[in-house]
Amino acid sequence: MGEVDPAFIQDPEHRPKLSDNKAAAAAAADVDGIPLIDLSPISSTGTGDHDPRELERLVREIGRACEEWGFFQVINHGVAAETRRRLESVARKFFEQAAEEKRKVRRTEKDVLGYYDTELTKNVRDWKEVFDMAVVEPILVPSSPDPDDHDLLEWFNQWPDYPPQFREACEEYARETGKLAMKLMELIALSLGVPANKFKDYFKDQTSFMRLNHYPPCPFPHLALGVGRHKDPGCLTILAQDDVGGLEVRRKSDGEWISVKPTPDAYIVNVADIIQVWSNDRYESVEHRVMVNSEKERFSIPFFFNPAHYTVVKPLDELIDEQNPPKFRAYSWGKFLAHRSHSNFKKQNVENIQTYHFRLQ
Ligand SMILES: O=C(O)CCC(=O)C(=O)O
Ligand SMILES: [Fe+2]
Repeated sequence: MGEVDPAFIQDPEHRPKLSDNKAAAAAAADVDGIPLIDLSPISSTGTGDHDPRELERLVREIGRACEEWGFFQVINHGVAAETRRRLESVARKFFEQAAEEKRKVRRTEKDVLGYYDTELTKNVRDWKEVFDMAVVEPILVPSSPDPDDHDLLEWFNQWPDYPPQFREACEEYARETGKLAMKLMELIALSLGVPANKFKDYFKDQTSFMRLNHYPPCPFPHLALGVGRHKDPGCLTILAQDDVGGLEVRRKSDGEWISVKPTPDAYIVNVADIIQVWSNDRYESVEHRVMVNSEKERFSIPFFFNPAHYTVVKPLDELIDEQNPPKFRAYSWGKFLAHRSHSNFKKQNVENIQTYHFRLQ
């Protein structure tokens, strides 16, 4: 390989710590990781019809994981292993193609969904290529961040010709994972002491999207990241990672980066910024990042569960009183998205819009 492209180089304080000592790596992998939660009490029936004590236990477990980590893994989640396998297989075939084939469905300023390999996180390029798609088509979003502009845009999917099963595999996976996301929102609502269906209406015209990530082997894994440190801005993220590993989560108790050990067929779930605001900081959206590997490629599939564009995000009234004043001012999710999408195509001198900009104290 020739010169390292400086666009990919992280500032020294954000570079990953690579351990070339195998024993140290093994010890790190043994560290107590994010909680593993068994969803079998609800996976076949929804939260309506099952042993109430088991549900109560599950709700407590979810609440504790959200409070202590902001991240957990779920097993027995009700998404068929075959559905996931089919999507993983088409993703692999799609990314194996020559760049010019993939660029036929590339994202543009007008068609913001599709393929691209130039994402910046905090102004540094990520070592990855991705394919984005709407979970429910089209995604409706304000056409500009201007609060007085009420025009809307429709974001449609772009589907590649190859592999031929691509679209079907994506749509099937999106349907299944969408059901899981809704169930998790019900459990999270219960854990906050509000009715299970509290959040349901926000997702009627959801702006959720799904991403296929491919992290190719990287010749300078000590300098670059697959995804730089960030928080997810939406409600909830449900992630499928393969068996390579690389995702790291910032542990709340001490700020250490903890790697998330791949667990076959499990999903990794994280609280994103909107839940932090709804819960008025009871549950925090936690920073995470992805390390790259000099030998192995890695695939992952995040499902970003996001509300309708007209959602006004603010702390839940039920959680606010004199002792607990609101910690965020209300903001429009649609305008937030429009802001992000406007700045997506350029390297900027200023920080992109962030949820913490709406913090009151
Ligand atoms: O690939 C991963 O493990 C995580 C990706 C991620 O955090 C993201 O796309 O927001
Ligand atoms: Fe993320």
